[in-house]
Amino acid sequence: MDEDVLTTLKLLIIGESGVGKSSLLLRFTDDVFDPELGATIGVDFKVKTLAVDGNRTKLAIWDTAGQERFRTLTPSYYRGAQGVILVYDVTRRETFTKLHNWLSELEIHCTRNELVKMLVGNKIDKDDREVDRNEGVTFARKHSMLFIGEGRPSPPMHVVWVNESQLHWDYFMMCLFIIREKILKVLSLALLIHSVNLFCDIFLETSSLCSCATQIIYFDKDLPSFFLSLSLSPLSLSLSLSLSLSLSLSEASAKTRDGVACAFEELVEKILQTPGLWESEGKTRGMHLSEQTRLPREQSCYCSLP
Ligand SMILES: Nc1nc2c(ncn2[C@@H]2O[C@H](COP(=O)(O)OP(=O)(O)OP(=O)(O)O)[C@@H](O)[C@H]2O)c(=O)[nH]1
Repeated sequence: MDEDVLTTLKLLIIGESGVGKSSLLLRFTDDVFDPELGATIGVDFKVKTLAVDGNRTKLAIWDTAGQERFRTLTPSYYRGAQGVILVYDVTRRETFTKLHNWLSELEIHCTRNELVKMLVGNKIDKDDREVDRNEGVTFARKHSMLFIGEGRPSPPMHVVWVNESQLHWDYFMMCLFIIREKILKVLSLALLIHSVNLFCDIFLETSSLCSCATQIIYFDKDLPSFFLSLSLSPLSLSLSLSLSLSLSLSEASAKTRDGVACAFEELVEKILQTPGLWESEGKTRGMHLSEQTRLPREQSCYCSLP
């Protein structure tokens, strides 16, 4: 791996034939658009290095064929992917209605259940739109799935986020429940293995962790998401919690460039924010992200969920 590259990520682009998967990839990697681009045979592959929040990330992007006859070639390419771009053509409704099939394909073939998904409605430069933006938003919302990842924390801070539409106390309570479970586990281990002094230390650390977790939860109406920050103690309790919306929407045009780079960048940013989804030798997992380092909403291509 290059010295200054944080990690290498595997991304997939899937969707019906002709929606513009290869064109989006070509636009993103080479800033080129070919109106006569031929259909992909099997799978195509490109590498690009991208800097996100100052972290250089190498992307291995697999462009799969949308045509039915090449589908049998593709399942093995799903293996190990951390992110997927699910493309439909806003001027062809059937490419939108068939998104369900692509989600099923993902479920069948993907080896990771924490996969980060980005929905892209392509060809917004064309006048004959058949799928409006709200339908895309609704689909993304409906298929947003929460996940809970568990792994080693990257001290001192994890930031996890939940989409506004999923802001329910249930999730909050679930977070607290998991934190409590983890604390009890640590305490019982401490009781069994270590001295009373260490037990006291751990008890103090865990109680400060709890109060910290509840104190810094906030919800900003101006942001599409809210952040739940957990300050992890220097003792590095084995606690890692992440809740994330795993399907977002972006509309784009490979022809005019609109929204293309943004879709890839947001996807990579979300993968890097997800602890346990990527690894780097000699570096901590997950990425520190404060509110200040997040893109302001105007620069973000996320759909604004009303
Ligand atoms: N107007 C317009 N045309 C586009 C856009 N993106 C792709 N196209 C055209 O749509 C056609 C299909 O694009 P591809 O990129 O080959 O589509 P694909 O999804 O890779 O197709 P398969 O390889 O068969 O799966 C090509 O003629 C492209 O030039 C876009 O944003 N706007």
